[in-house]
Amino acid sequence: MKDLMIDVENVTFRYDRREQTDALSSVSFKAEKGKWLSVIGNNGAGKSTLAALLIGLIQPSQGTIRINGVALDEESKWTIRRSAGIVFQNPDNQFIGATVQDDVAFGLENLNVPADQMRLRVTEALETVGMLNYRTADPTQLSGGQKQRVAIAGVLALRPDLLILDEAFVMLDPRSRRELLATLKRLKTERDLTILSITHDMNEAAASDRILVLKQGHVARSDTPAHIFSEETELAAPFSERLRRLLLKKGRRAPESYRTESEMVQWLCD
Ligand SMILES: Nc1ncnc2c1ncn2[C@@H]1O[C@H](COP(=O)(O)OP(=O)(O)OP(=O)(O)O)[C@@H](O)[C@H]1O
Repeated sequence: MKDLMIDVENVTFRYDRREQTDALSSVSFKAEKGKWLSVIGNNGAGKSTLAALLIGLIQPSQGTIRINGVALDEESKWTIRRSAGIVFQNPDNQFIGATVQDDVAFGLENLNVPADQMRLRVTEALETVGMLNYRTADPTQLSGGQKQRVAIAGVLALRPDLLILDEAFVMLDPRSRRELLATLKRLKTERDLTILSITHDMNEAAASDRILVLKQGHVARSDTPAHIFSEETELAAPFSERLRRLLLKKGRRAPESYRTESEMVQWLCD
């Protein structure tokens, strides 16, 4: 088995002791280095709670979390955060700099990265998310999708080993979303970057390496997209699976099992 980037064992978390139910209950899963893991589940399933736990913003009531082999605790979280970045759904809460480039540079200043290295990394990160032309703009004046891209650049500039995205693409238009997903996939391979992406977008989940399905604070399933989408009929299926089911329903020829979008195109062309 490849090295693990995330190893979560029996994690339970409750926001308030007075509450009756746990936000997460006995959650266990692993993510290998250099893989893309999507976390899906209905509203309130515990996805954002899981993201907050993984970065040490909150501490589990029970269980252990290991990031890159290091047990996460009050002390180690600061070291872990040097190599693990998180982007939240609402980028407004994440801006600190007066210009886009200042904002992206902020995390690097905290890490004492030399000035010339810093300029290089800021340029590279802004280019990656397609926002280099806005480097001197005021971040508060950007559109929602542009703000999300700058927030992603801020984390990419830190060159993390682990990137956690909590609905970080929701404000992007479909084309920007596709482009950014493709770019991150490339970085995943080039830098052995591990990505954990919380998403409601089934097409995005379908393109990841593995999917974790959370249901009311429990892990309902952890498997490949192929297994999950061909077996879990309750889930909103990605486009390629909906098309496959529709063809079967109409009595047309269709693949016997789930195909990704590109595999479906290939199948239709053959
Ligand atoms: N700050 C908080 N204080 C108390 N309870 C909370 C808090 N944040 C979340 N919860 C509760 O914890 C549970 C899990 O919430 P969480 O936000 O992790 O779900 P989610 O899967 O991210 O949902 P969504 O898809 O709506 O973002 C829910 O029952 C929610 O009401």
